[in-house]
Amino acid sequence: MHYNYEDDSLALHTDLYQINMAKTYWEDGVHNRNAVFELFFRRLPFGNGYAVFAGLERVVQYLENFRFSDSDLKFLKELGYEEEFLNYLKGLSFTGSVRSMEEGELVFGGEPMIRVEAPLAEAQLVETALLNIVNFQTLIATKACRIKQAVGDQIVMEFGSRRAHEMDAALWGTRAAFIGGLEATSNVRAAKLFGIPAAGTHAHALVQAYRDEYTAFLKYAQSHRDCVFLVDTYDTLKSGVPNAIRVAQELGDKINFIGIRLDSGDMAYLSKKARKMLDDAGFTKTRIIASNDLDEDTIMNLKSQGARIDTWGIGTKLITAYDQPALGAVYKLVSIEDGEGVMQDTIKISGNPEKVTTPGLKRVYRIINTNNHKSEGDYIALEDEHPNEEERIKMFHPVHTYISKFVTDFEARDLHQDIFSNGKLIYELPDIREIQAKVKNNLEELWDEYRRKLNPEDYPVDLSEKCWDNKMRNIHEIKEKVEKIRRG
Ligand SMILES: Nc1ncnc2c1ncn2[C@@H]1O[C@H](COP(=O)(O)OP(=O)(O)OP(=O)(O)O)[C@@H](O)[C@H]1O
Ligand SMILES: O=P(O)(O)OC[C@H]1O[C@H](OP(=O)(O)OP(=O)(O)O)[C@H](O)[C@@H]1O
Ligand SMILES: O=C(O)c1cccnc1
Repeated sequence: MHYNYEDDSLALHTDLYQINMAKTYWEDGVHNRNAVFELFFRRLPFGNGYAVFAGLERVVQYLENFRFSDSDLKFLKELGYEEEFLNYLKGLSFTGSVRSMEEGELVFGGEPMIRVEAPLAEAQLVETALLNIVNFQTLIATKACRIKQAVGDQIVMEFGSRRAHEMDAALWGTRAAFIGGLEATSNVRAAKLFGIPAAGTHAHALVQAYRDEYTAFLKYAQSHRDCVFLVDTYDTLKSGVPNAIRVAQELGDKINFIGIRLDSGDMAYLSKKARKMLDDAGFTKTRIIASNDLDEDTIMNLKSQGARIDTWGIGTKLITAYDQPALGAVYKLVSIEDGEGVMQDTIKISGNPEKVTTPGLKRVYRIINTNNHKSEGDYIALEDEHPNEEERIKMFHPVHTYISKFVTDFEARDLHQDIFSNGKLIYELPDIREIQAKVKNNLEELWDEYRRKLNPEDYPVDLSEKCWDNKMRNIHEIKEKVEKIRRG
């Protein structure tokens, strides 16, 4: 491998501007001021009604190991950074506090998924990596969840590694896909590292290698107990299915004839015909597996045509998030310590009201109706508010404020957990199966209108009155400042 330097740390997995800002903070002596950043997206992906948060495990791994290695510092020196600044970087590790949603939490636009409170330079330097991790994994977990919702109780396998955007994406994308609801993966490394069930059939190459379909199936059956035969290399109904049946009949109990895989053609028609052929031969328990550019739309369509497909293999369209390749999450400064040691809220103004940030330290609560255990919406409140102690809360739309309602009989569930406290990891990372189960349970709390795949209703994500007033105060302060400058 020809690397210019040893690839021994992820600290430079950041944009150059983060290092340049850190240098400014350090030279000005403000690098250790306490700063709070929030990571959130504005719009849900795929036109879905919710997203599935994923990426925390890798964020934890990254922050725990955050250090500039000797080779990082050597390279930065080559880029022209001075010795004293490099000495400062040499001593850095992540000493901040992190609150985050747990993986598998359902998340909506405008809600902080992760909150980083750390010395300004540290919080700044980790932005790019955090966004890189969460943007991708949340996107894939959400896509997987959409696919799983379309499939229902049947099994879905992840087949995408060959089409993923390089190896990291295949590995962590597989993990995210499992969180979103898939049952197994063809990626053996992901299975090994994350404890995901490994599954697979065989490729067309096997049939081509033996140049004869019957021989290929027979050889496979002689070397494996569990057999799924790929039947479309030459002609699915005239050759593939008859050869699979012939081998299964010949080997009898010596193999476990699980079924066949269809990978081309009209899969509604072929699956119905193949089902009849298998049933007529007495193989009524065999399964029909389908793959070939499938996604939630083709799956629903095939189901509506009465396709006799039992198991689904999904590759390209899941692992590449084919119909929406980026989530667009951002990382924004919401509060910073001033020269007197007092925290001051910060805001980013925009002509587009949806893009104006919400200042201050906040918490996100899911407001669960205690009568029906369904969610009334999410409630973003300032850090010092305690919605659970209130009789009723007023929820109103953060942009269209005239849309409002009062909620009583509720339980406000804080969606964040403490992950790091002053650099120390205080959160126990859950097992991946627990995370997957969490998604299922969380979905139970949503009314169907937010869960449907096509044109779901907008889920309410509302600000508390205090949070809203604080935002308005910040906007007016900035407007006054801008007006003063304009007047000279
Ligand atoms: N009955 C069906 N209804 C809707 N979509 C289907 C149906 N059967 C298959 N499809 C989908 O249609 C697309 C067909 O792909 P494509 O046009 O590449 O043909 P193909 O069957 O893969 O042909 P080949 O691999 O032989 O070139 C795939 O995305 C597949 O999932
Ligand atoms: O269609 P996807 O959703 O991306 O699922 C993965 C695809 O990868 C394989 O095809 P490929 O042509 O790479 O190899 P093969 O010879 O095994 O069919 C497999 O047969 C699927 O069609
Ligand atoms: O096991 C399979 O059938 C498989 C694995 C990867 C890609 N396509 C199919």
